[in-house]
Amino acid sequence: MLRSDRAAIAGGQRGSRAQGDAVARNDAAAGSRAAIAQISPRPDADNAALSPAPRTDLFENPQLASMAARALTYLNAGIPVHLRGPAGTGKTTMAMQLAARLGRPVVLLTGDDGLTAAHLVGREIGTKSRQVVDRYVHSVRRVETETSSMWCDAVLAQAVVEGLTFVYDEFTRSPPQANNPLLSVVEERILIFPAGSRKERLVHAHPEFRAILTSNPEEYAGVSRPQDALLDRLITFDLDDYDRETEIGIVSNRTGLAYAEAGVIVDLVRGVRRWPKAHHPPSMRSAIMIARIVARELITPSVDDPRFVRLCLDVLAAKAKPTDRDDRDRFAATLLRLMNNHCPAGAIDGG
Ligand SMILES: Nc1ncnc2c1ncn2[C@@H]1O[C@H](COP(=O)(O)OP(=O)(O)OP(=O)(O)O)[C@@H](O)[C@H]1O
Repeated sequence: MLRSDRAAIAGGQRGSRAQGDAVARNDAAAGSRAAIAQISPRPDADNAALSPAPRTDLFENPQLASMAARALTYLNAGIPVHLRGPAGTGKTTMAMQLAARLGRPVVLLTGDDGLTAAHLVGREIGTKSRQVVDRYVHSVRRVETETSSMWCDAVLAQAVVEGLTFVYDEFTRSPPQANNPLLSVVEERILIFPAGSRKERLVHAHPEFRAILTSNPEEYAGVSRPQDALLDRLITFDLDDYDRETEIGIVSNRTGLAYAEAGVIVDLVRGVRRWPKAHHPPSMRSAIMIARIVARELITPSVDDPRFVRLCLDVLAAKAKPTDRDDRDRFAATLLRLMNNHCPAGAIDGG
């Protein structure tokens, strides 16, 4: 193959700017004139890899440090790690922090019910045609057309080939069949491409390829049950049982609120979380939200500050998703009772 052919084809495969350019050559030896043109390729941007630096502004205590150290040990051994927990428990933060500490570029995918295996593995992005017009004999015109497909790797394939860290956030939002390519990757470290799609049908993962997955087992809409076969191949950490001190540390770290004030808010949110009728138990994110406004507006987190009571009702009342008026009133009364318990008058300002 001539160099100009190779250049045109390589450009086409990566969806580069060379697409659509016509490359002409004179083949003097054969006495023919050939034109090589690429027809109708669809430009496709490369999947951008991130290079996150480990964050130094995150809260860490022995519980979080131990979890992170164990997760890194397993990842370094090539075993994928799965962080599971309800919304707002810090799954994405920890996934990105682990990825940053692995020190490799990161590609990120967020699960979605519209995802297919192609979003992980790749897809055909067009066709490439090569036309040879032969006019060796003046009166005879021979045209040969050869068409082949062009392929573009998606995030999982890119990570497997280049040895990147693949972070798959909320992977259970994708239909199970979309996640099938992961099975052979996490077990045998082999990625299999659809037949006839790509030059190499089977790729062995680069030694530095790593995978970190997150999921929320409590999401009730648009979530698939993860396949047992996939779960079996991951080491799962449950992030739903942070102890009180860890939650207070994170809330205080995120908002700048003093430990004691953050403690009052965390206790209230944990109290509401345990309330059996809370259909959507408030997460640590609710505590961060309340604490952020308390810090910004200089509100006293106690039941004798009407602004605090109003703020807590606004942030937390909808979490119970009451079905009727009666329920809603009862929940407001429960919230006030919890506030009296956890945020009593004078608890903060030493009054
Ligand atoms: N170690 C930490 N130190 C400081 N802040 C943290 C820490 N872990 C989590 N957070 C904060 O807690 C909040 C929730 O974290 P995150 O978004 O990672 O949760 P999540 O479980 O991925 O939530 P969702 O499922 O809703 O996406 C964020 O504001 C995040 O910055």
